[in-house]
Amino acid sequence: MENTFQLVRNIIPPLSAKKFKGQDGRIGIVGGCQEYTGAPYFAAISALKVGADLSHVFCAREAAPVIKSYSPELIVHPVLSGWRVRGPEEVCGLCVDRAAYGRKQWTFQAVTRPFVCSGFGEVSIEPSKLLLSWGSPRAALCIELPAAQIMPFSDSPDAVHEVEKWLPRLHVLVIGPGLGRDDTLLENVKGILEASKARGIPIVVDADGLWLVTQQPALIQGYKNAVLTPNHMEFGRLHKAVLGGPVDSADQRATVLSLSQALGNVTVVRKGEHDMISDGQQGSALSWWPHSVPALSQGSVTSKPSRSTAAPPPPPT
Ligand SMILES: NC(=O)C1=CN([C@@H]2O[C@H](COP(=O)(O)OP(=O)(O)OC[C@H]3O[C@@H](n4cnc5c(N)ncnc54)[C@H](O)[C@@H]3O)[C@@H](O)[C@H]2O)[C@@H](O)CC1
Ligand SMILES: Nc1ncnc2c1ncn2[C@@H]1O[C@H](COP(=O)(O)OP(=O)(O)OP(=O)(O)O)[C@@H](O)[C@H]1O
Repeated sequence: MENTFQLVRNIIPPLSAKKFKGQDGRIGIVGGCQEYTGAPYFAAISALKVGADLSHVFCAREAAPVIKSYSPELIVHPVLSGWRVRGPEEVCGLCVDRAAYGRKQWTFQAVTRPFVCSGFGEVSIEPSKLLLSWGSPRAALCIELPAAQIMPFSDSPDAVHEVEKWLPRLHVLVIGPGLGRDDTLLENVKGILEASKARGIPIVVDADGLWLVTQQPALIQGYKNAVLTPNHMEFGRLHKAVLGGPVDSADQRATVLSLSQALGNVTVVRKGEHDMISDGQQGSALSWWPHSVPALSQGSVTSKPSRSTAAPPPPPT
């Protein structure tokens, strides 16, 4: 137990009057959808609790208000999905494209009877109505479409770009907690993963991020700045996808070592009764948490300590 506390102490940076906010870790979490908001929250908040300074969550639009309400400490970007609008009967066609997300400005074209309007302006989407307004503040035109059907969609064309512009400011990205398995949304995440790799950013892949990697192991193959944190089921699926067979339960450590090697020395942290970690060179078994405390047994929580222990240190700020 004393060893466990010492291990945790070692990864928490000491406070110093010389440091400014951000130097001890700027973390990005890519996760959170309509169904799952807890997992990205735990990943983001546990990063702060073990010493990181800033935690950003990049999530689906519907998850953002929920995650924000859990903690004012988190910076939440609702960028992984958007809205599609079908107008009421008197509107023959309506097309709304986000032009500059941060300013809430959209380009749109509404073909209504008896007129056609198009422009660049403010679009406010409420549960039962869509409000379009444009023009100068003095002569603004506004149409309200109370019967518009507003549906969430996951093929946000801007998602990769929206996350990519934050990448230079982040030290590490955690991909997957509570993402869900929507194919189109995972396609966005694939783009984010590739953009992060191109910049050499350390990546921790967990939960549905592992689902994506299991479908396409080449995405992570040979990227040594990656740490995968599979639980029992996720490890089994990944093992089958990469090594083509079931896990040999007689020698668990060897399976972690060989999976890491087969992935080109990507670090694998296999979670379970004893967490096992390998970088393809060597493997070891660890017991992170006191086993009598199940509340701590959250893979999403493990994601952050994984960064500090297994991923390379953050670049100097
Ligand atoms: N609070 C949240 O927002 C959470 C969201 N999550 C999301 O929930 C969705 C489904 O995740 P699941 O974890 O159910 O994934 P899976 O659909 O892979 O199911 C895993 C199954 O394996 C079982 N299992 C786990 N450990 C096992 C062990 N050692 N031996 C035998 N069986 C074992 C579990 O009971 C579960 O039925 C994902 O989209 C994920 O992102 C989960 O990560 C849990 C937390
Ligand atoms: N059988 C077990 N006995 C004791 N501790 C365990 C056991 N299984 C898991 N743990 C602990 O829980 C941690 C998370 O593992 P778990 O299998 O719950 O991952 P997970 O499913 O990804 O978690 P979550 O879905 O909650 O994010 C492990 O790192 C380990 O510390």
